Amino acid sequence: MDSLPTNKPVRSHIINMRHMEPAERLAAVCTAAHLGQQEGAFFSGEGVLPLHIANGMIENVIGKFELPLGIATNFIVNGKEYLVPMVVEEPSVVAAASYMAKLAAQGGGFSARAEQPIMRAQIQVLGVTDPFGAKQRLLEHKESLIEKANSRDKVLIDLGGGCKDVEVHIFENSPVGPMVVMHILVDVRDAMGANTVNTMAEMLAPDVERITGGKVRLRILSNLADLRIVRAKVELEPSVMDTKMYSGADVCRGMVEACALAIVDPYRAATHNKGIMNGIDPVVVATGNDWRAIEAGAHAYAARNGHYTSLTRWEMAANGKMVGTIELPMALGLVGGATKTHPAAQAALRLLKVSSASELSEVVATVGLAQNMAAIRALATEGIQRGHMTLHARNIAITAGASGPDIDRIAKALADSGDVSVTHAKRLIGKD
Ligand SMILES: CC(C)(COP(=O)([O-])OP(=O)([O-])OC[C@H]1O[C@@H](n2cnc3c(N)ncnc32)[C@H](O)[C@@H]1OP(=O)([O-])[O-])[C@@H](O)C(=O)NCCC(=O)NCCSC(=O)C[C@@](C)(O)CC(=O)[O-]
Ligand SMILES: NC(=O)C1=CN([C@@H]2O[C@H](COP(=O)(O)OP(=O)(O)OC[C@H]3O[C@@H](n4cnc5c(N)ncnc54)[C@H](OP(=O)(O)O)[C@@H]3O)[C@@H](O)[C@H]2O)C=CC1
Repeated sequence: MDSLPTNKPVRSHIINMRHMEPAERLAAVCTAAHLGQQEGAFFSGEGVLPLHIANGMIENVIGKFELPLGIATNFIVNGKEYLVPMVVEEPSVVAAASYMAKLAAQGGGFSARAEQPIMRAQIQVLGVTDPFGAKQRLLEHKESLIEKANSRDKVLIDLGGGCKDVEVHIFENSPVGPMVVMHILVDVRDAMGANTVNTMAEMLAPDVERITGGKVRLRILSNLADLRIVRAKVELEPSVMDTKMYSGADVCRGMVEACALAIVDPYRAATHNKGIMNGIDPVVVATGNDWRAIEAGAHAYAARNGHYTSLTRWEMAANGKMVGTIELPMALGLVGGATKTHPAAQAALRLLKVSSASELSEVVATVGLAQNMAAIRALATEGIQRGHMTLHARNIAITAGASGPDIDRIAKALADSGDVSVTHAKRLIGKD
């Protein structure tokens, strides 16, 4: 791989990007991000993931499954510009993120901050006759437990990470009787951290049994990474949201009202949060991270107070600006898992030019916020179908049998007619 300076600023706005051919776009992205030819080849070349590497990643491999990789433009987070790689099968997601980032850039972009990368692992202890006594004994042994947890992963300790604390939770009335659950809180630095904390939890189990007098059963991380929270924010003058049909003030009011429904109603919150994950998952996938872990953490966090609710808030501030915020756990790595083994994931990280897992989390949360902004802006005004179906029309044209230049021609005719359906597309192609 080319050795690349990560400190050269990226230009996140690429003029006319949407009208380019994929090869032209790739060249423009590489120029804007100062990536070499070899790096670019990891995004588009044949055999980007060689079969022998794929075969080393999971079991019973017979091939590879490809998805489109698009680049969201215009992102500014904490004053730094980013071109954001997104791997996703759904149309309008990349366009929507790019559009909202473009609007946000008028006010200086987004701000974001990740907390320390602390993960939890749980050690479940059963058969303890005195759970409260056991809790106290475990806490009395806190220092030696932490020391033992940190005795193995020298690399992590040298990086400033490692086990930092111990918590003990008691469930007096579980279906199988009283239960003591010890948590270890581990700073995993630039790893997602699952394997790291699982190893520590398994190592501590015999000590926990000796101290509590109980039987250890599960030893595994929690995906509710509630100490590894990331927050992102955007503040906008309402006039930024002006459209041909609606005043910015009206759009903002509609967005605040749309968010209010997601706050109070789990039926709406599920869809609202799905829209947020439309932005988050594609970046998580592109960087080789574990999107199931991110999904599990996000939804568990959304339900943490016993009521499933929105991961974002949209409000009007006293100064007249609209303020959008997002808060959720974000267990991402720059090392570990597939981040280092998948060549395209490595290239994606180099395109992003993030220097820590925390910085990656800040960008990913921001894309989630931007995606939510796009969805509720559309929903609160003209509705989702015009923008979404116009872009989905190319999929429909392909499904109906169009190929080559016919795809765009049929897609445009579908979008212009307002009837974006396979039946209509087949009629236009002359197949019906
Ligand atoms: C789709 C848009 C952006 C069109 O919006 P528009 O007003 O037609 O866009 P435009 O033609 O004026 O372009 C504005 C900017 O959008 C971007 N853009 C626009 N088109 C493209 C394109 N072809 N390729 C690349 N970028 C594109 C691009 O940045 C462009 O700036 P420019 O390049 O001109 O300087 C808008 O209608 C939108 O944001 N809609 C929302 C779409 C959305 O949320 N999609 C997610 C899928 S739906 C879903 O699954 C979730 C949901 C909705 O259920 C969640 C929920 O309920 O909360
Ligand atoms: N419930 C879940 O979410 C579960 C997820 N997983 C999977 O676990 C994987 C992620 O585990 P993870 O622990 O991140 O991966 P790894 O074990 O692959 O990597 C972590 C290790 O990398 C080394 N390392 C090198 N540089 C750094 C650095 N800068 N910061 C931190 N560590 C560094 C550390 O030690 P050293 O060099 O000594 O190895 C560390 O222990 C994913 O594939 C995920 O899918 C697994 C089980 C459950």
